[in-house]
Amino acid sequence: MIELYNLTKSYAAGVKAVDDLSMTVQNGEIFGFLGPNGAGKTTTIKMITGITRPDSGTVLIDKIDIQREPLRAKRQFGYVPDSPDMFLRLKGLEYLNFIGDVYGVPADVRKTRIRELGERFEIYDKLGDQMQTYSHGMRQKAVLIGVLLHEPSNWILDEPMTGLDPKSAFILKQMMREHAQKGYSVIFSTHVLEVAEKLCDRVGIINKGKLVMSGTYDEIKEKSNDASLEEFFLSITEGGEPAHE
Ligand SMILES: Nc1ncnc2c1ncn2[C@@H]1O[C@H](COP(=O)(O)OP(=O)(O)OP(=O)(O)O)[C@@H](O)[C@H]1O
Repeated sequence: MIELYNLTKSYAAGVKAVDDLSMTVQNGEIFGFLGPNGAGKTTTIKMITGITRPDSGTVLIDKIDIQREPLRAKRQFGYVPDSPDMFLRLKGLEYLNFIGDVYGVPADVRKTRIRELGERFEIYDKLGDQMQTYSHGMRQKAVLIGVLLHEPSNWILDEPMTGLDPKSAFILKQMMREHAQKGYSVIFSTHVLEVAEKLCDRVGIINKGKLVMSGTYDEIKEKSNDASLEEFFLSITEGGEPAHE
């Protein structure tokens, strides 16, 4: 479970990238975090993960405060950033072993999981290559496998579908569903409203740093006189265009 209370962050004086944002991602649910470009999604996600310090507000991951007990809190989640371009000089397998070491995943468990996940994402036979030779989607898959290695209870994914081919995106969506069904939580940001509509138990819509709506798709339909998520999104984000990936 991920709880956000009154999160606020300004990069420049007087301009709030995130403004008094409170929301909860419950256990057992997939939560879609939507908003137009520059709305504050990545800033919020970086505050959840402890990368960016909020000016005020609190984040609890499984009831652990990310600012007070960052190491304990960080064990409770796996995070896929919006850009998977890191550790590019390492080979895929070296990267995964490094992540396995950081999280203390035993060697035999690690080997099995790398094989299972590598085969599921069809990248296993490329893990001996340097990551700088990978395409964006392959880097995305390597980072995803790294995140899933220590089986975190909360998944935090910033635009995870970007760059994945349809089959890999399908597999990831299946895995997100399986994870939520086990009683764990998933939050992911996306611009693709169709994905959010089909996959999420609840969505939150952020605009200009403020959470303007959160609820199930049925609740949204009720509030918007049966409008589609796209129509509703456009109406409450003042015509901001949802991007198509
Ligand atoms: N490091 C930074 N320094 C200054 N301003 C920043 C920084 N990062 C983000 N911002 C600003 O904060 C606001 C929110 O940006 P953020 O990246 O959180 O939006 P987003 O919803 O993730 O956007 P996108 O959908 O385009 O990825 C924007 O106005 C952006 O210009």
